[in-house]
Amino acid sequence: MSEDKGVTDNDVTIPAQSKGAVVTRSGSSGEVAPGEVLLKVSGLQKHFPIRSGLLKRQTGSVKAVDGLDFDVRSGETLGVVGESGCGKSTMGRLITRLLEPTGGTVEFEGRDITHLGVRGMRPMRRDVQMIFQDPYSSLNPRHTVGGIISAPFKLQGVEPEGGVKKEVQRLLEVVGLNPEHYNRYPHEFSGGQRQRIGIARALALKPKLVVADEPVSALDVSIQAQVVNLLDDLQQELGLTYVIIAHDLSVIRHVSDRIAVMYLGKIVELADRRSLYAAPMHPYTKALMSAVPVPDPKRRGTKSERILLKGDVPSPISPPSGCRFHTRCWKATEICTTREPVLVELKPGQRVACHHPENAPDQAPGEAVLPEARESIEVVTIGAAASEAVESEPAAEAATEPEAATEPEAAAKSEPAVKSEPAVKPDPAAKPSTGAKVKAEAADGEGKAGASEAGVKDAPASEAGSSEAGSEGTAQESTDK
Ligand SMILES: Nc1ncnc2c1ncn2[C@@H]1O[C@H](COP(=O)(O)OP(=O)(O)OP(=O)(O)O)[C@@H](O)[C@H]1O
Repeated sequence: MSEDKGVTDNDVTIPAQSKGAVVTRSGSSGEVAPGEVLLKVSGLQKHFPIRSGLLKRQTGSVKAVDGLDFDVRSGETLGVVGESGCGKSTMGRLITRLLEPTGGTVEFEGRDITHLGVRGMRPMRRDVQMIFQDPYSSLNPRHTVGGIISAPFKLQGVEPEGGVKKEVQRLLEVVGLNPEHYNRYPHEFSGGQRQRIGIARALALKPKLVVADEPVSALDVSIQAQVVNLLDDLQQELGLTYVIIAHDLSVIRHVSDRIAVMYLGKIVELADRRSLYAAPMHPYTKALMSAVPVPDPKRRGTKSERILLKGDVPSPISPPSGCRFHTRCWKATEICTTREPVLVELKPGQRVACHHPENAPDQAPGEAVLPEARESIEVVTIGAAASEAVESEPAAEAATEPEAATEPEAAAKSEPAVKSEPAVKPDPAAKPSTGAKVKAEAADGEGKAGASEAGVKDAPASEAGSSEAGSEGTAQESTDK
């Protein structure tokens, strides 16, 4: 994760790994040094078939993921952001091989895992784990916490030194839960604590890559920071590599080293965090960014502009021709409607797929903006008063990114720039102030909050999803989502 996330005394304490708890691996093909490519994705596609009629003939397909190219380097956090339905979760499930890709390749540690079968994937499951969005449905309510966290050991036939129970209790401690709660059931825990259980399960086999799909979006805002901090601490402690999927730009900003912005199944911009926030190049990224709270307290009193994209995201069943964003882009010209822009590096470390990027030379100069493009957005100026609603943005964030956002950025309260983007939340980057709370929750471990029986759904498949069985169980296609 990014370098601004220093650990304070108040943060959750992570005990040193016990010497006896080493899980021997035999799965992967080779060790990857920090900074080297751990995961390589090329031309990745997932088209869900649409079937209709008596014979269930395929009549079309949902192009959920439609040609992704990116790398994930060992030790980094790649944040993936985009509106609802742009294919983030599908991408996460493809790279963890919970879904079978329609096209393209996925390489892990230099080994092509795109079409590995169940047996072939078994060793890889130790190295690649997933944390799911909903801590209420991703834990089997009939299993104790001990049973849930020890499942990966059983599925993989791994016997940690000192025994499974001891290792599970150590993991509970690592994620800030009371090891004595081994025999409790998920409903006895709060949402944040359940997500910690999910994290402990994902970490059981000491994975190299953890894909977290909206790990905090189902949690109360006050708990989000604690879980983000925990993920951060665990990364430093265990040298993990993360792909974190979120629609909340505040979360993405805090956790990511690099960020991929997705729109309708494609990556439209891929850049390191600083470059992206300082000078977004894709108009879509710019629109998303304009909804981010101003991190610099000095600039909060100033007026800022928010770009409101009109209209809905087009259907992934028949995405627009050319650039998929052209139907909502205020810069669209003729070429955007016919020719798909390629993701190219226009600045070191910043790749963008756009004919008319922001903060960079025009890639198709001399074209006239389409008349309808002018109508595609509304720019709202937000005054000084509104910006006060972002007081919860931590000063720490501002201190680390003084140069962030050259474009006017907007503040809270008014309508979000993109319909699916939630109203501004307090930034979970508030590490120093939340550390104490993390400790409190960890020490408490009682889990009284929130979790009623009714809220717990039976979802054994998704529970096992981070383990081997679940991955196989969830790797089914359906068109009824
Ligand atoms: N099993 C499925 N069968 C058919 N269509 C699917 C299936 N899973 C996802 N889709 C479709 O693929 C598209 C991308 O979905 P996905 O869940 O990956 O998006 P997302 O960006 O993660 O959105 P969200 O943030 O709402 O989860 C959506 O249009 C969705 O309806």
